[in-house]
Amino acid sequence: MSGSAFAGKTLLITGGTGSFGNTVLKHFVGGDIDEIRIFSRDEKKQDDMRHRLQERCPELAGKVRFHVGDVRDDRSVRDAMRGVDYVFHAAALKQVPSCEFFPMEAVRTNVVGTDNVLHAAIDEGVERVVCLSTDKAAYPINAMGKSKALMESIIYANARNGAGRTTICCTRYGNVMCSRGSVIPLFIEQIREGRPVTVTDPSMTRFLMNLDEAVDLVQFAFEHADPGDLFIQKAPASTIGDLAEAVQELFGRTGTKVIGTRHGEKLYETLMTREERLRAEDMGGYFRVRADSRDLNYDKFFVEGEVRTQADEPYTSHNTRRLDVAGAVEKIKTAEYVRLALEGREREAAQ
Ligand SMILES: O=c1ccn([C@@H]2O[C@H](COP(=O)(O)OP(=O)(O)O[C@H]3O[C@H](CO)[C@@H](O)[C@H](O)[C@H]3O)[C@@H](O)[C@H]2O)c(=O)[nH]1
Repeated sequence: MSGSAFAGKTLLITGGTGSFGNTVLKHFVGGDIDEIRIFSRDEKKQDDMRHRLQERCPELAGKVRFHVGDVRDDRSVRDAMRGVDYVFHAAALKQVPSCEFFPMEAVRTNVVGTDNVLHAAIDEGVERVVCLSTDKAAYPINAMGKSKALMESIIYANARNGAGRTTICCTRYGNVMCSRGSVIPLFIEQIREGRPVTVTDPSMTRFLMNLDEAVDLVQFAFEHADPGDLFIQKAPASTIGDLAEAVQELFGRTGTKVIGTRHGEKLYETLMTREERLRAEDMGGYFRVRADSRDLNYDKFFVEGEVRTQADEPYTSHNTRRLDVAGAVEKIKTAEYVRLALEGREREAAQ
């Protein structure tokens, strides 16, 4: 009997104690994978994760190993990389407002950290590395997005400049509903406390995806990637006004208070730029944007025909499929956190 691509393999997840790492664990730990290695800074979160695992599936807990370290620290990354076959690189600073106040912290984790992870993976002969990026890296206006855009450049340069046997690719996400520090859990908490929900700008739009879809995107990239590919999931979007309505429809009405845009926020997000869209391949539920594999001698590549630089439209949360309030209700109910919260059990969610 042949197993999956993960049979007998070791997977390292950087930033592994976050919502993404917990969801990967849920998807993979029961399968034929040999070891899942969780790499992160926070020993307390690792300890909590270890205890949850021992409670829920003691027979599988031995498959999960924990490494305390920081992607900023090359040595700790190299120590954790030994014997690894695959890497999901999720470690990041990702809060827009805090990165705006501390941009060098974003550079250290998102840029230098990614460089450390990729070089360690290449040196160790890791087979595949899937990196997680964000829509905020496309036409970036804030420090978080700019640092992630630079991270993407480092990914493509490493993939292009010869990563040996290592295939490096990238995925770009919209907003992952109910990830740590995001707006839906905040709205729920405000409603529970009887306070109005705080809306920045009701007409802002965001792509919405749940954590299982985030893991599916990474798995799709893992299965289909050629070096330097970028994968994007087609996703619906909602206005924040409608999202606030949808959360209140499920959890009760406490009113809405408009607080205005925070530092570094955009009215809408772009998952694929005009320039990328010109090169994109439609793969059903996903787009693949192939790396530009030319070298710097451009004139030798141009043979004939029209020179086009960009598609007519980027792919944005303003022009993708728009959910109305009812659609947003259905969508947010697909998030485990929301389902648990409806039963008053949100503390049990894999946050
Ligand atoms: O009190 C609040 C806080 C936020 N928002 C709005 O809600 C939306 C979503 O906000 P939030 O959940 O904080 O997400 P973003 O700031 O859009 O960034 C998220 O989405 C990114 C991907 O796009 C991730 O990388 C980030 O980690 C994640 O915080 C935005 O339009 C905010 O303006 C409000 O209306 N009221």
